[in-house]
Parts: sequence; structure tokens; C-alpha cells
Amino acid sequence: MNRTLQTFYKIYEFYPNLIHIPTSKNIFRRCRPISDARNIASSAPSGNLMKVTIVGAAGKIGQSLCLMLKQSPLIDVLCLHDIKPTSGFAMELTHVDTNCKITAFTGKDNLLPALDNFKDYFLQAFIAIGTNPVNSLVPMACEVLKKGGCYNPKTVFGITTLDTVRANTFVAQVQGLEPECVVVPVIGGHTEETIIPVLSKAKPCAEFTNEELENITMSIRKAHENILKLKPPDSAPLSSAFATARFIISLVKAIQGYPDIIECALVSSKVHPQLKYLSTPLLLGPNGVAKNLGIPELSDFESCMFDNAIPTLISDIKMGEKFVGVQDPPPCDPCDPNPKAPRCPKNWC
Ligand SMILES: NC(=O)C1=CN([C@@H]2O[C@H](COP(=O)(O)OP(=O)(O)OC[C@H]3O[C@@H](n4cnc5c(N)ncnc54)[C@H](O)[C@@H]3O)[C@@H](O)[C@H]2O)C=CC1
Ligand SMILES: O=C([O-])CC(=O)C(=O)O
Repeated sequence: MNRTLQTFYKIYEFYPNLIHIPTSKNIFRRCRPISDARNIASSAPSGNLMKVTIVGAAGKIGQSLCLMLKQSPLIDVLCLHDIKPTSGFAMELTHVDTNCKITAFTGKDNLLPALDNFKDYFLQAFIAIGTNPVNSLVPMACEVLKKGGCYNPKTVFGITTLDTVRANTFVAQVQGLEPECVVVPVIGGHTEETIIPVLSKAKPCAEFTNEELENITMSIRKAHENILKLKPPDSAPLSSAFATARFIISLVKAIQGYPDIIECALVSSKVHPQLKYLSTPLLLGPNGVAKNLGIPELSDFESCMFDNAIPTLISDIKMGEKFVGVQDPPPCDPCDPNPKAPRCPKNWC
């Protein structure tokens, strides 16, 4: 096994529910009706196939996610991988009368066959991580990919779409709007203290009383906890699968050249000096992040939440990096300056 293969193997061992989308620059198909898609897809040359691999596919989220993705006319091959048996579940999915083909692999030894295209496309393959803790696993994955010499910061994503889906829903309830019409950016990370719903930029309407702002924000941040109270020890597999499917379809559309695809996701970031990874709105294109749209202008309430989240985000990021051996840079020692360097100013460190 060469070094690149080992790297990928290591990543996939760590990340059930990681979603891998091998891409080809040749893939620029436009949206088309399902009936039309059946014909086109069946005659599409294999190099142009849109394949999505779900790792951890036999789990609670994975199964619903696969069912949703099986219904997409934009995906040609849906590949299921899990350490648990996948063949029965895969056979059931093949009975769903949509064009998307199903392939299935079981066990660690079959991970590489599940990712059969990655050797050719690994720098373009999109990797989306839904497994918690997303705030730490994305930095960890990026470090592993860097060590393997196959890191492309534009194509590694932490899935935070569930926070956006919840924000849209709760805002729509309060404002009496249809949830499908509401768009709320959610930045930060994917834990209670790091989720920052930017309600001041909600569309189509960002008018809220202070009480509404506080209630909606808390409902989004505590959504997981509130679900656990009603259905312990379950998480939120249905809404998570829905949100993950939405994010995956957005990635697929971006790869296929659809314009104006914007999603919030946790990515390697330079938009804040202290945060190497941050979830912000992203313009997605065929090569991944086409443009990081950055931190929207925040209200005082949102700025306060953001400032409070920074230490947690930093510590979550460090935790992920340390897990794969990345050390903090040695602290600056003002008593032992490099004689060739300018003297370290007092309190610099
Ligand atoms: N990002 C988000 O918004 C959300 C993320 N989650 C996270 O998603 C993850 C999955 O949740 P569930 O589906 O409910 O869990 P689950 O336990 O039902 O499913 C996980 C699946 O991964 C498989 N698996 C474990 N190790 C594997 C490996 N090395 N290779 C391949 N497959 C492997 C297991 O056999 C299992 O089928 C959890 O970490 C959860 O915290 C949950 C909700 C929302
Ligand atoms: O932690 C979990 O398993 C569930 C989760 O992310 C959420 O509901 O937002």
C-alpha cells in the first residue's frame, strides 16, 4: 500500500459518516427532469459518472441519507461502505426505482475498493465530514491529508447544515413564513457554544424582538439536547440525514457547474486571525470553495456570541490537530532571543 492509500485508509478508519465525492473536471451536467436523466445517465461514459460514497452508510443517519440521495437524478452511483454488513440494505435500496446505481462494501479491508476512483482524483475529490465532533475532526482530517501530500483545503468540509436547517425552520415558525423561503446564515462551529445563528441577516425578513432573538438562538443551540430529552439515547438521525443530503446535493451541483451555490460549512479558513477553521457561508464551484464569503456583519448580540465562541473553537481545533500529533509551536522565550533577530518586545508572548 503506498503512502497516499495509507493516508486515505487512516482517514476513513476514523470517520464513519464521512462522505466522499470523487469528481472529474469533465462533469458539468445541467439540471434535467428525471425522465430525461434516465436516458442521459445510462449512456454517460464511465469517466463522467457522479459517484458519492457514504462511509458509515449502515448507521442511523447513513441509511436515511442513502435513501434520500438514491432519489437524486444528479447522482449516478451511490456507494455504501460500513464495517457492518451493507449488502441487504443495499439490495433494498436497489428496489427503489430511480436511476442512481447502488454499490456496497463491508469491512475495513473493503474501504479502498469503495473509493475506487480516488487514486486518480484525490486532490479534486470532495470530502465532507458529518461525524461529531465536527469542530475537531475537520482539522484532524486536514492534518492527515497534509501528511499524505494530498490536501486540498478547498475540498474538505465539515457539515453544519443541520444548524441552518433548524434556524430556517424556527425563524419561519416565529415569522409565519414558509420554511422553504427562509435563509439564515449560521457561522462558527457545530457545538452548542459555537453555533452562531446570524439572525440579523435572515432573509426575507430580519426583524425580531429581543425576546424572539434569544429564544430562536437558544432553540437552535439546544436543538440536539431538546431532542435527546424526548428520544434518548437517539440523536437526530432524520433531520441530520435531510441536512446532510442537502449539503451533498449542493456539492454535487457545484461540481456540475450550477451557478450561485452557497452553503455554510466548516472549512480551513483565513477570515478570522485566531481561527484556522470556521464555518461561514461559502460560494461553491466545480473545484470546491470558489469564494469564502466570510463573517457577515454581526449585530452586538451576535458579536458577543462569536467572541465567546472563539476560545472553544480554538481548543476544539487544537484537540483535533493534537490527536494526529500536531504540536503547538514552542512558546517564545524573551530571555533567550535569537541573537540575529530583533529583541522580543516585552509581553510579546
Ligand atoms: N454534523 C451533524 O449535523 C450531525 C452529526 N451527527 C454525528 O453523525 C455520526 C453518526 O451518527 P449515527 O448515524 O446516528 O450513528 P450510528 O452509530 O447509527 O452509525 C454510525 C455507523 O458508522 C459505522 N462505522 C463505525 N466505524 C466505521 C469505520 N471505521 N468505517 C466505516 N463505518 C464505520 C457503524 O458501523 C455505524 O453503522 C455521529 O458521530 C453523530 O454525532 C449526528 C447528528 C448531526
Ligand atoms: O451530536 C449529535 O449526535 C447530534 C448533533 O450533532 C445535532 O443534533 O446537532
